[in-house]
Amino acid sequence: MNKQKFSLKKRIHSFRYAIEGLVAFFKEEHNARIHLVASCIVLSTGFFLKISQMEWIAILFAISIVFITELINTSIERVADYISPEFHPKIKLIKDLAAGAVLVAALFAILVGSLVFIPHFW
Ligand SMILES: Nc1ncnc2c1ncn2[C@@H]1O[C@H](COP(=O)(O)OP(=O)(O)OP(=O)(O)O)[C@@H](O)[C@H]1O
Repeated sequence: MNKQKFSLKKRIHSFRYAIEGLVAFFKEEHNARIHLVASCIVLSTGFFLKISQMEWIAILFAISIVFITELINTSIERVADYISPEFHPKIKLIKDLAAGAVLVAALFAILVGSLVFIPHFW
């Protein structure tokens, strides 16, 4: 357990570091920009079709889960590259597992998007 006294200043710094992480993510990662563009298209479609509150919850959950897995995947890739810049079969498995998480999230998002939007076009 962390026995340090609560410090509001430290909490604000932690928040700032998290924002710096997000800025680096969108600046440096091509996948992040692809997710951002896809999210903007999905959000605009949601507004255009006037989807319900429950549909918004499903869409926002799907978008968030894709960004969260991509952020964790990027973080794992960076650690892996730092530890082992050369090819290593264990690093391959670690990176492939992390990429698998993003794939599951993306498939989930496609499923949610289809379930929400397709009925609006009927
Ligand atoms: N050091 C390594 N050792 C073994 N295999 C690796 C290594 N680096 C990458 N790989 C393999 O190449 C794949 C792609 O790795 P990379 O880090 O380029 O991911 P990416 O998703 O293409 O990243 P980016 O975010 O740069 O597009 C990994 O999933 C893994 O199979």
